[in-house]
This record gives sequence, C-alpha cells and structure tokens, in this order.
Amino acid sequence: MLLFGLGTFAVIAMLLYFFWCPKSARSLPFPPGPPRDPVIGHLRYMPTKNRATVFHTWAKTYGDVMYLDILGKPTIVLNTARVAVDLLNKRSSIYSDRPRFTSYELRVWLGTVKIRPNRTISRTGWATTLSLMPYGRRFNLHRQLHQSYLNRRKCREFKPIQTLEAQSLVKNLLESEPLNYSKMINRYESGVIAQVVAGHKICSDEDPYMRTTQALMESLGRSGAPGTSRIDLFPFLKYLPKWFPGSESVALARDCRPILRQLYEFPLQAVQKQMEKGVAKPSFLLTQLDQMGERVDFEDIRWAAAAMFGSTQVWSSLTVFILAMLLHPEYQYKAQREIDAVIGTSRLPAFEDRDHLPLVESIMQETLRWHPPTELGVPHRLMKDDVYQGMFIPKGSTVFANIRAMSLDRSIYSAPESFFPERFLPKPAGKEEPRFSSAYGFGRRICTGQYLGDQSLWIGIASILATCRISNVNDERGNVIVPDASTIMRTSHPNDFQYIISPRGPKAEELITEVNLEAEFSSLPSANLA
Ligand code: HEM
Repeated sequence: MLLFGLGTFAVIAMLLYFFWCPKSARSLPFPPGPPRDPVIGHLRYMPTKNRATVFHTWAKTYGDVMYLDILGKPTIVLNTARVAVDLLNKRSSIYSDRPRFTSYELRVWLGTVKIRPNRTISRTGWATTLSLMPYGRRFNLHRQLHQSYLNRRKCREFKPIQTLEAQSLVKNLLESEPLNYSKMINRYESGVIAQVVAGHKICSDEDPYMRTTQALMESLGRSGAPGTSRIDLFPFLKYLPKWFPGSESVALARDCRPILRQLYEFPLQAVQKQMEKGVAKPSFLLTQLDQMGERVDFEDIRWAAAAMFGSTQVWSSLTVFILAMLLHPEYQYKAQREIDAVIGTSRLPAFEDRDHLPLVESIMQETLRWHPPTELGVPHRLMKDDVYQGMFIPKGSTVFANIRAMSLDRSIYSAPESFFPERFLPKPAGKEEPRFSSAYGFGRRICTGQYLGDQSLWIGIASILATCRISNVNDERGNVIVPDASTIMRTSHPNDFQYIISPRGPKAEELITEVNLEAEFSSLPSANLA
C-alpha cells in the first residue's frame, strides 16, 4: 500500500514537472534586450566589431543578463561576474556545452571517410578539440588529460623552462628590430607551449611549431572569431560557389585546414621519433604516450595536444603590458625600483621573488583587467531550459560571458577605464580591489592553461622590467609619438603600435649577454625512457 502510494505520488510529481513547470517557465519573459525586427531578430544590430564594448554599452540600458535573437537563435550575454558565476559556475551542469559554429567545422576538417563502397562522408573535427568540444564523455576525458598536466602543482615544474624562455625573450627583444618585437613575444608564448607539450625548443621563426602557430593565428585573424562570421549566421553559404557574395568567409575558414592538420599530426610524430631514439624530453605528449591505455587513444592525445597550441593570450597580454608602460611610464620606473630593491642588479628575476614584488604582481593583474585578452570568452551553450531571476532562458541558447564588461564593472573597480595597478594593493597604499579572475572564464569550461598562462605572464613581465627600457618613438621632427589606446585596443589582440626596447643599463645588458641559454636549456632534465 505504502509502495503504491509512493508510486502514485512520484507519477503525479513527474506529470506536474513535465506539464506545469516547463510551461510556466516558458510563460516567463526572456531577459531584456534591445528592440528587434520580426523574423531576423537582432541580426541588423549585431556589431561586427568591438562586440564586447557594444554589449557593455547596451547592458547599461538592458541589464546584467541580456537577450538577443539572431535569426531565431537565442543568445544570452552575461555582463557581470556575479551573474556569470550564478549561471556558468553554480549551474555548470547545464551551461557547459559549446555551440556548433559552421566556421569551426569548416576549419577543422579531417578529410573524407568511405563508409560504404559507393558512399563517403566528410569528417569534421569540430568535436575533437577541447575548446570547441561538446559537453560529454569525450570532453571529460580531454579535460582530465589537460588538467593532469596543467594543474597548479604540475605547472610548478615548468618554472625553470619558463624562466629560460623569458630570458630568451628579453635577449631576442634587445637584439631585434622594432618591427619584429611582436613576433618575438609570440615566439615566447609558443616556445613555452612547445616545451611543455612536446619538449621542443623553438630557436627560430623557421621552426615548424613557430611557422604553424603563426599561420594559424593569421588565418584565425582573417576569418574572425567563431560566431561572428557570415557562415555562422548563414550556414547554407558553405554549399554555394566561391564567387557567391558572402562566401569569402567559407574560403577563409577552409584556409585553416592544412595548418590545423599539421598541428594535429606533427607534434605526436616528432615525439614518437624521439622516443625511438631515446632522446625525448619530458613533455605532455611523452607522458601520455607512456601511459596510454585503453581509455585514451592516439586520436585523443593528438587533439588534446593540438588544443594547447592555439593559445595567444599571453602574447596579447604582454603586448597590452608594453602599451600600458608607454602610456604610464611612472609604473615602469616604480616597478624597476621595486625589482632593484628586492633582487638587486646582479641577477635576473626568478619565481621565488614573486611574493616580494607586490607592484610587479599588481601590474600583471591590472594588465589582465585593463584589457582582458579574451573579451567575450568562448561561448557556452545551455543544455536545458532554465529560469533565472524570473527570466526564461531557453535550451540551446548561446551564452557569452562578456569579460570586457566585467572588467569595467564600476561596482567592483574604481575608475575602471584607468590603468591603476595599486587598486589591488592593501589599504592605505591601495584599494584592496579583488583580482580579475574572470579573465580565465567560468565553470567547467574555465581555461585549462590558466596556471601556465599566469606563470608565463609573470616571469615575462618581471624579466622585461628588470632588463629593458620601454620607450616611445619620435617622429621626424623629434616629437614623441604616444600610442592611442582607443584605436590600438579595438580587438582582444592589440593592433600594431610603435615602441623601442633598449637595455635598462650596462648591468642589465651584461646579465643578458652573459647568460648562456643554450647550455642552460640543455641542462634541463631529459626523460629516462629506459
Ligand atoms: C593569460 C592567459 C590566458 C587567458 C587569459 C585565457 C583565457 C581563456 C578563456 C576566457 C577561456 C574560455 C573559458 C570559458 O569558456 O569559460 C579559455 C579557454 C581555454 N584555454 Fe585559455 N587563456 C590563457 C592561456 C591559455 C594557455 C597558455 C592555454 C594552453 C596551454 C590555454 C588553453 C585553453 C583551453 C584548452 C581552453 C578551452 C577549455 C574548454 O573548453 O574546456 N589557455 N582560456
């Protein structure tokens, strides 16, 4: 009898849930948003440039959670860290999928497979690289692969590599023509990743890892962020001929294929060859190949490694740091005085100094906040209908965390447009404002490279400040050219601007020329494969 009663109760509860809850949720209003057109929704108003900043402006009218309808596709923009934490962190079990974008699929195309004698299908790899992978079993496996090698504790082991790469960076900057500075900073980020992923040292721009990552960046830059291109809005364009207006973005996305293919194949092959010869250095690929079991196959290892290569955020942030030092030279001098007082001038910075250099730390944290390198994050996708603060958010919504808007939140940061590192220092010298953790994203999709990126950024900034003087260039008449941040920072990655990097003094130059990087790098541990 009791069982019968419980059974009846369960059936009624389920019926109520299916018939009453979803209906009542669907009768709630969508989050507010700008006025829209019939059928096409907000398509006409969607900004093609500076989207994060435009959304931030709209948020002043429509609020922290904004609803946009793009050709019937619901899109949600979260404009404060509070709402992003509420939804993407606290409800991460339903907010951790990624939307499918045609531009992703066209980029990551793996060729055709014959499934029957007279039938072949295209294999797109959109589901194979972690940052684009749908939520599910394979996603969990790839996250585990990343986290097992990039967690906070494991990343401590990479400090010697990062320190030497940062010393290579300043050496390269001091020896380069200004036109090549950006390349050198990119080489630094790619250099750390190539070491960690494949145990490989990048020595020149002709290096295969360098060429491939650079080609990837250029190609991604040309085809735009996924979700913004025409083929994402009109996927049918991929079936139309090249001359059809609007289908240029299809060709641009397809340009990426051979590059991504190389990134996917080359590192694993290279490490396998080194293993055969017994010369492989410790790396993510070596560890995974060594431990490979039934759960993980070559395909998983290849793609998990390739997903680490595409990162450009350290490159962007170091460039933003340089821009900040040009616009606020006082911080350059103050931080250099701090370094001289703590480290002296007879050695280069090391990670052990980090806790003793509060201003250098604050400059790094403020760089991430002042212009976060990923302004709109990577979009999440909602897997179930949801209700938040009386608003209905439909299943399948594309959800953007507007990281740029979060960095400008006046209820958290005073004068948020200003570069003001002391905001993070304790009172009374500072304002004890919280560090900007939103830069790394949210929930189960939070950046897997956050500890590696944090370390690369810190040692990069500390090494540049300790050894280099960053200065403006002069025009033909001798007037100083001060860069204009508003035109340079139109996207997450700064546009080119002019500056000069010179040695801070004879002592710094001596330190950099004295260090024998080749010997230091070769003294890093080799893997014992015996
Ligand atoms: C300053 C450095 C970095 C910043 C600010 C940054 C920021 C971000 C952000 C905002 C996301 C999107 C998170 C979300 O969807 O909520 C992300 C994802 C990701 N990042 Fe980073 N990143 C940095 C460095 C790196 C590095 C060095 C690597 C590689 C070793 C990396 C690998 C990834 C991967 C694989 C994802 C996708 C995670 C997933 O979809 O589950 N990132 N990053």
